[in-house]
Amino acid sequence: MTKKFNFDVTATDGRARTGVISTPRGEIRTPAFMPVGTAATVKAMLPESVRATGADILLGNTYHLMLRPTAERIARLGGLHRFMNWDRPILTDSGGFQVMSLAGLRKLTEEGVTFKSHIDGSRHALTPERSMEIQALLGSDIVMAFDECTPFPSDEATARRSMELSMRWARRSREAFGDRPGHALFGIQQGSVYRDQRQESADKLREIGFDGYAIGGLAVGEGQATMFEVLEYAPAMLPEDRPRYLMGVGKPDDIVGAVERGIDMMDCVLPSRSGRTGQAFTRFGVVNIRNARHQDDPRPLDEHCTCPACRNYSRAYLHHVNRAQEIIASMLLTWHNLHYFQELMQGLRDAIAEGRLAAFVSDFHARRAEGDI
Ligand SMILES: O=c1nc[nH]c2cc3[nH]c(NCCN4CCCCC4)nc3cc12
Repeated sequence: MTKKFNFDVTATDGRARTGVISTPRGEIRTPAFMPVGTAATVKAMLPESVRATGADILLGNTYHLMLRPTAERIARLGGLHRFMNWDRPILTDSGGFQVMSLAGLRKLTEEGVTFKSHIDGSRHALTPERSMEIQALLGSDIVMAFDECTPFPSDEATARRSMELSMRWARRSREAFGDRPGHALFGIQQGSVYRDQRQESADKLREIGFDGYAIGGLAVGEGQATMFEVLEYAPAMLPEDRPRYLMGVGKPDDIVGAVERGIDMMDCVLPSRSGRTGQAFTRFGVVNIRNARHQDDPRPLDEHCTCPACRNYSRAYLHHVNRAQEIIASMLLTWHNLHYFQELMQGLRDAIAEGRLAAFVSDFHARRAEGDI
């Protein structure tokens, strides 16, 4: 890798900013939304379709890929980009979050976590060192430090113990990552909903030194109001000349609120997962295509939308193929949702660049109905 990893802020509007992350595999326009490609695929999408929605970067998961097909096999086959036919940037999560939410029989020690695979019950271990090794084998461009996502709710003492463990693991991740030009290592802030702990975590990460900084421990059931309370102060604790990545977020209004509060990168399974269940996100709110009221409706999901689902198909058709559990239903609704999320990001980037974010946000909220439309 000759070219290096870089981040430039290009405009600001209040606490929000636009920027460009340069990597050897291409540029990432921020604020950016990352579609989730858990098992080396964004479910129901071809990589070229994901790119057509406007995505500059995908997310992959260490936990899933280490279990199947294993990181060693992907490395032997040329790495994750070649394996999944996506030649642009990939960010990989470090595995701790998925172990706690998916694996069985978990044992957490200072060393790391041991667990049973949710696929075949085999025993595995993840440590900061092993997580760095796996992410290097995958060849991801942005590597996440190995951390523990502090459960919510946690009392202050529990949250502190968890945060301090994650900071010791952050240092071990940094040391194990080594010097890899063109590749980035992001640290992850913890501290739950406790401002002093969030500050200590940010200070520790800054002391260790990372290429980017994630806000972890959120979107874990605390609710939007509490998440926004933390986002009132947490982003500014992190270096302003580095990308700030809010993990696991979120619904469109979560995304808008996070960008307003200084977040540059986000990822969520919501647009793809809900596409498979028949939930379509539009500028007017959520359409549940399974609802009988759509069965004779000749209109598209959203007449302003230029995605293949909205250009070529009626709600009646989408209702039919969803009810019939046809594969095309997942394809079309996933494509639409990812297109809508990327269109929202482009709207946010344009509004920030032109200094009219407040107007964009009030227009965003004014259009949206509360319930299903
Ligand atoms: O603290 C974290 N460290 C490492 N990875 C993470 C991933 C996360 N993902 C989430 N939330 C995901 C919420 N998502 C919403 C849609 C349905 C599935 C769950 N919080 C996270 C915190 C972390």
